[in-house]
Amino acid sequence: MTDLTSTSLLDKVKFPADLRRLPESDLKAVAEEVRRATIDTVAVTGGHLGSSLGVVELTVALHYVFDTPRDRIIWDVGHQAYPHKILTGRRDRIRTLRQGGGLSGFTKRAESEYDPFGAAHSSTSISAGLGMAVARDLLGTGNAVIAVIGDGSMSAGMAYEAMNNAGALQSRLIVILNDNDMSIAPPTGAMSAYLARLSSGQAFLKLRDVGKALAAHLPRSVDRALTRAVEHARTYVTGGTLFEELGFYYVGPIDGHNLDHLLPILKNVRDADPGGPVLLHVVTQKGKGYPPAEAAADKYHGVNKFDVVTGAQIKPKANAPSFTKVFGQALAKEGAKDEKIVAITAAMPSGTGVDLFEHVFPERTFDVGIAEQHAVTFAAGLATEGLKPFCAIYSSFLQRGYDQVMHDVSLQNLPVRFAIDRAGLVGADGPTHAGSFDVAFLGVLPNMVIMAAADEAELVHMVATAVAHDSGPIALRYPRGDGFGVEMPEEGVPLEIGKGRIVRQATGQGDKVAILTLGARLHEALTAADELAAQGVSVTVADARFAKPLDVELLRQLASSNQALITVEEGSIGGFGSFVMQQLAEDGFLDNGLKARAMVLPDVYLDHDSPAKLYAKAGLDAAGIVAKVLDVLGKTKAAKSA
Ligand SMILES: Cc1ncc(C[n+]2csc(CCOP(=O)(O)OP(=O)(O)O)c2C)c(N)n1
Ligand SMILES: CC(=O)[C@@H](O)[C@H](O)COP(=O)(O)O
Ligand SMILES: [Mg+2]
Repeated sequence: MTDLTSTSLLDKVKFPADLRRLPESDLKAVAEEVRRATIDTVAVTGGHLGSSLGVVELTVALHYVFDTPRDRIIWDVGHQAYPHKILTGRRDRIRTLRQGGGLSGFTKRAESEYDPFGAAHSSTSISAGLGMAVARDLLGTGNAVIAVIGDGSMSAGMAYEAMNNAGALQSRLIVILNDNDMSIAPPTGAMSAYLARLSSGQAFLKLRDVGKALAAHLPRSVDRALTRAVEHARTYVTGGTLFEELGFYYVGPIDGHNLDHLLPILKNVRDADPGGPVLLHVVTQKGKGYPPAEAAADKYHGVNKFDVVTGAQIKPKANAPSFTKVFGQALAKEGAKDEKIVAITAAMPSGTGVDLFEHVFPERTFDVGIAEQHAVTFAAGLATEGLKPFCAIYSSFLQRGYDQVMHDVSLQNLPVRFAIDRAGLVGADGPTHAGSFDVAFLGVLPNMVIMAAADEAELVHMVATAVAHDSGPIALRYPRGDGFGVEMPEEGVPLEIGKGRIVRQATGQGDKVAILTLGARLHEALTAADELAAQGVSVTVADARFAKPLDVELLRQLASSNQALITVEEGSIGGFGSFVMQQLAEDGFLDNGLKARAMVLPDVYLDHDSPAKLYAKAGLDAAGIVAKVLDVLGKTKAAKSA
């Protein structure tokens, strides 16, 4: 473990300007210290280690060659930006990474002027970079713009939309393709095969070749056809034909860990003006410089705290299986009974549990890469032919394919099953990854059925329900993390669509209140009911199970037999609670004195912290529910004075 108080080269570097004052001969040592600091940090914070280790040299070289923050560096996804943060004034806070009140685990504009663009959802960097490059040209500011994008992130359509536009505009934009031949899992798709050919077929370009190729590039004034002929000839040497065809000047592949190559080539790229965008293809190793990461199948993409010496991760004790694991196992079980079931993931096989299905049914499993839009419509195509596609996409990443859900699935009423993991607040990944909006954005779509699992047993039944529901689209949502340790069913039993359940019927005297939960807030509501009973409030707790269609009969039963009806959900405004309030209004209950409240996430982006702290902050834990009920009943003052 590095003693951060030791005098070192890194102690002389608070900002990139300090780095640029060092001789180039010091940079390899600086890189090693940055690598060490990154390892020591993530060992105590957990987080994205592998990708950060893979860009240590690239980060040092970029901040050395370019005049940051005037020159803009945009990190795609931003999960690899820990070295960047260490070198840009945040080394003193780096061990607050992903902790409540601490540094974000991704780049974030509000956090630093060295973060020109926020990230965390992949493949946005080229679009944002092009916007900054065009603004630079219109404003005449003259700075460089560099977008660093990984090979995995290159599988998303947005990257091509951006390159297509950049090639047409011929803006001076530098795209650095960080090719470590890894996504979260080994990459899939034709692009990764193409990149593998580029970087394996060629000896890394030496400075000479690059210098010659850049210098040989004919000036813009020369006839375009001739230039293209030269470029084509050149790319047979270097091979970047795809990128050249998109209007980029391709340079590479080069060794992304070799500062002797990186520095002169980045200077060349900085100073040359090939008359349009440049794509510099660097080859790196995810997990570089830390043997446990290098040896791991996932290259320590996302890790818990770990022992630096052994690399052994310190996993928090789980008293129940994760929702993800329960989903994957349930789907595999259903898949054994029904060969029409197929599974689709967008580069998140282990994160979604689809890998558990894949172990049994590899030929019925499809990892489409980071391509959620394609994943949804691909699933729609599968459904048109009678298959039963389970499209497993995290709630926040499903946002990327929303029009496809509406236009290709809901409108055509196709039986696509959406397995929505990371629904609700996720914790350390923060607001970019919070699954806050899926009930709201799916609930407004006709034909859509939406379920939310209260616990892991419910999830098993909801998977069976989704298999059985073949008349249109259906979504099942469940939170990140472990279940509640409830008794598990042998088999999943399909639920009646649109029917909720009363979990605890009030029996006591005193004020009568109904709490209707959607999803995993049920357990907090039961705890709150216990506490309220002690304060003379008799609470009926019901689990809606479905956000759409609503169980109107249950709603009417609860509304007519209680003074107040309160909904609780792990979602934003405009979701389940809104649907319920609209129904209660339509039924006249609100006109007739029913007290009704919808407890939802606040209409703000909550910064990262533990899920428990975030839900407490949102008032959606047992204490918050108790406070809300007492407030609605006008008992708050009494409770305080008691
Ligand atoms: C739209 C979207 N889908 C999925 C993810 C999850 N995700 C985060 S990083 C990553 C892999 C990125 O691979 P690559 O760009 O090659 O970066 P590397 O981790 O190899 O450095 C994925 C799939 C995401 N952040 N955004
Ligand atoms: C960087 C990224 O987007 C993913 O690695 C994400 O952090 C995974 O989230 P989980 O840890 O919830 O699987
Ligand atoms: Mg990669």
